[in-house]
Amino acid sequence: MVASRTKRNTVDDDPLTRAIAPPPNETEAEREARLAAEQLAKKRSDQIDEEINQQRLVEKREQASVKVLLLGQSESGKTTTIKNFQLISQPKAFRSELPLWRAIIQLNVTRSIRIILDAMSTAQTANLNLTSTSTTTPLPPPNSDYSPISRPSSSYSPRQALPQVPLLTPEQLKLKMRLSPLTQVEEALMRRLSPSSPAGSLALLSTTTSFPFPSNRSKEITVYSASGWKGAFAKFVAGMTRSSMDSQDINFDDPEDPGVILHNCSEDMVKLWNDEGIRRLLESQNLRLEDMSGFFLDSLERITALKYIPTTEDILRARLKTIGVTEHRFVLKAGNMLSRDWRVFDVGGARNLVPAWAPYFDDMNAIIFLAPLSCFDQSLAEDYGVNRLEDSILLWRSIVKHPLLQKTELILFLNKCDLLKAKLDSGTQFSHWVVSYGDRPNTFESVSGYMKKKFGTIHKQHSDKPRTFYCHFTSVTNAQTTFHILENVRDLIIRQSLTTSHLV
Ligand SMILES: Nc1nc2c(ncn2[C@@H]2O[C@H](COP(=O)(O)OP(=O)(O)OP(=O)(O)O)[C@@H](O)[C@H]2O)c(=O)[nH]1
Ligand SMILES: [Mg+2]
Repeated sequence: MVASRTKRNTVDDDPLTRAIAPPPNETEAEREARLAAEQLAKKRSDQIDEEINQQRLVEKREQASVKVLLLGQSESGKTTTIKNFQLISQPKAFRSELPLWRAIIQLNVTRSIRIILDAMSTAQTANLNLTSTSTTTPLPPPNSDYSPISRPSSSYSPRQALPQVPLLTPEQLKLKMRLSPLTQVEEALMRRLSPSSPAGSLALLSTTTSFPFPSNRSKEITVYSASGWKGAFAKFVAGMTRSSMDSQDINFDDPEDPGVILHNCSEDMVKLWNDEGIRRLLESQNLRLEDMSGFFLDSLERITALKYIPTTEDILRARLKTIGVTEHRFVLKAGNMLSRDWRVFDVGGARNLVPAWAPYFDDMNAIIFLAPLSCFDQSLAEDYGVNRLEDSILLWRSIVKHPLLQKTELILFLNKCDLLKAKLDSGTQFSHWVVSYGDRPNTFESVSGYMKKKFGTIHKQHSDKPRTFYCHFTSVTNAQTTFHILENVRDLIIRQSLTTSHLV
């Protein structure tokens, strides 16, 4: 009895051992083939184990990574903030995109010129209706109310005081004709920047801000996915061989380079932009190019130089609209702590997008909300009846009171302070647009303090529980000042993430 039980437990009787045992009477060739197959299977199995381990590591890193979401209306400065993050953590990668930004800046220039040429055409059309005696004619009325916040639109409307449309001089008409090839340059640049794959493509979008007339001239290029189009453009510039670039990849001698035509048109562009009559014409159509994103007309000679290479500031000032959500990864180190992976999400801003952003709210360590202060006298591109500052305030309120964000750190960037200061210094009255401002001084210190209080009050009133109000006055096109602010933000977010994970 005992003996038979012992026999059943021997290795030879084990069914698994029997199943994997070599067949009886195996030839030498069969043995070799079997061993080779077993080796291959083991290699494959080890590979799978390695992949699973890697996947676990990635998941662990993802969980340990710091997640930040940038929010704010269109043109508030979200993508520019991302560029600053890149400058801090990957300065080489930032510089490697020079050829790309050179093309975007050239596109920004051609867009500004096209807006002027279109304004001249509008004036020509308007003046065709002239009576034989008059020399000027009023513009057709705007098709939407440009309502200032807190003020009934009837009480103050800058359009009521619009000057008449001046007649174009023969010299201006000649300039217009000579600059017309720039429209083709713009199209060539668009083609150059648009990779063929639809998923990562740039597209024309009929939106803009800073002026109230929806028209052709407001077309703006848009990027759907940063990685896709950047890679495709890099391959184009670098002769389809590499996916990264640097300034040496700019072929200054390429006759097809739009830079050559821009250089040849430079003198005429400078003349056009400096022409007082043209400035009056733009004013008569309520066009303030200087307030528009991607404005480079004050640096035309430098930017149209044949060997032009963008500076850091140029890149920060370049405008490329975002659509959808783009994730950027950085490695940042705070003090003497270990480096952490950061996942920073940049979203395309537009009206009523909070529900579309909400799926990203869960799990964020912090939200950086950008509110541009300088836009107090502008209306939204997507709705000309809505004041941009008012929209920012409402957006801030809906973020502060959002149920999914009650435990998330909210960091407010009151942005475009440089433009706000310039606007107030040039005499634009804040109280004309924000009635509640009353007769306080029209100075940067007073206006910015007032707005900080307004945003702070909303933060206090609409948070479920008391939480700290983090607020910075920023000009994110200034890399130096933004560097220090982002360092501060980085330390705050790291501290907060350690606290919530109970590590401190
Ligand atoms: N002068 C100045 N310009 C700024 C500032 N912040 C952003 N800009 C410019 O404003 C324009 C719009 O900035 P973006 O960063 O593209 O804005 P965004 O929030 O990403 O806009 P969307 O992609 O449309 O959602 C760019 O041309 C920037 O250079 C600032 O503080 N000062
Ligand atoms: Mg953007």
